[in-house]
Amino acid sequence: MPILGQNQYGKAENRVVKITRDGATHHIKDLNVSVSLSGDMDEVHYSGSNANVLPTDTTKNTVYAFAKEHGIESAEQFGIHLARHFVTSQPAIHRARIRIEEYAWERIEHSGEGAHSFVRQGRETRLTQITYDGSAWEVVSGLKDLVVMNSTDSEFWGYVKDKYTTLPEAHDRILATQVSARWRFNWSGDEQQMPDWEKSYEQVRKHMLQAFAETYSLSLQQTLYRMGARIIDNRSEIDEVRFSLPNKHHFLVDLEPFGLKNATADGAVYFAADRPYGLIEATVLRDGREAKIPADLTNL
Ligand SMILES: O=c1[nH]c(=O)c2[nH]c(=O)[nH]c2[nH]1
Repeated sequence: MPILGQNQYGKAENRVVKITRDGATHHIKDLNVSVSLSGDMDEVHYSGSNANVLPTDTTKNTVYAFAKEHGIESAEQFGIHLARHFVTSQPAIHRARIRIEEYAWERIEHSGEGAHSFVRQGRETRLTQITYDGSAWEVVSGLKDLVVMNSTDSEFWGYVKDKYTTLPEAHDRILATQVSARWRFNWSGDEQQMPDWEKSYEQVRKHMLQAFAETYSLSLQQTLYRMGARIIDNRSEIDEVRFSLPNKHHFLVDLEPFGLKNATADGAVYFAADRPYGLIEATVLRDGREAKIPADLTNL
């Protein structure tokens, strides 16, 4: 009979976001936690007996419950706590390996109320496309992978409900997106009128982030429009902005079965889903100008 070799199991990539509320100042811990356990697991492989198997689903629940019950001080402290729990509470488990990736966030500086707006560290990718046919110039610049989050001041309710609608109305939710944007300059090709491209980029980025942070959002669509409008209103060199904004859903984890209240108002633990995602796309245009940026940004 062939012999079973090294084996391990668990739930990989539990995306856990913990918001801590200190009045109007919020703090984020954003982790990707993978649990891998090993021990007396011969039987499940040889005969199919699950008598020693703590379900991977339970390891996932433990990650979320620990985030709420004990908080996340650091990835190391959180990982140590989890590893100790699995090995000391389950006689059949002799080894636990907890791997954690942590995504770093910094605050968006703005002049509005509250401190609940964040931009993910690691700079976005800046883009540009120049087209010249011997007479006309077109300069379209942009960015992708600028990840932002508001941990409050976002609602979504009052929408159409048909027989397939199950979404609960939200009066305080996380709003997070990975911004992809393109903006078209109205530069005619006159060397004397050339925009300061570096300054323009920094200012567009700043207006975009500040509009995101300062908008009390009733939908991602509304936030998108405000971000675009802020650019059009403040940057005369730009006539058109197009956005493609994935709605990076954060679902409140149900911790009731473990006797834990997980309510937004007290700072909560969320499951950060990667797919599917809502995808909100629109152009914001200077009045009287023509829209030229294609609808599908991947074609640019
Ligand atoms: O901001 C949102 N816009 C939507 O169109 C939408 N649809 C949905 O299910 N959630 C959301 N959120």
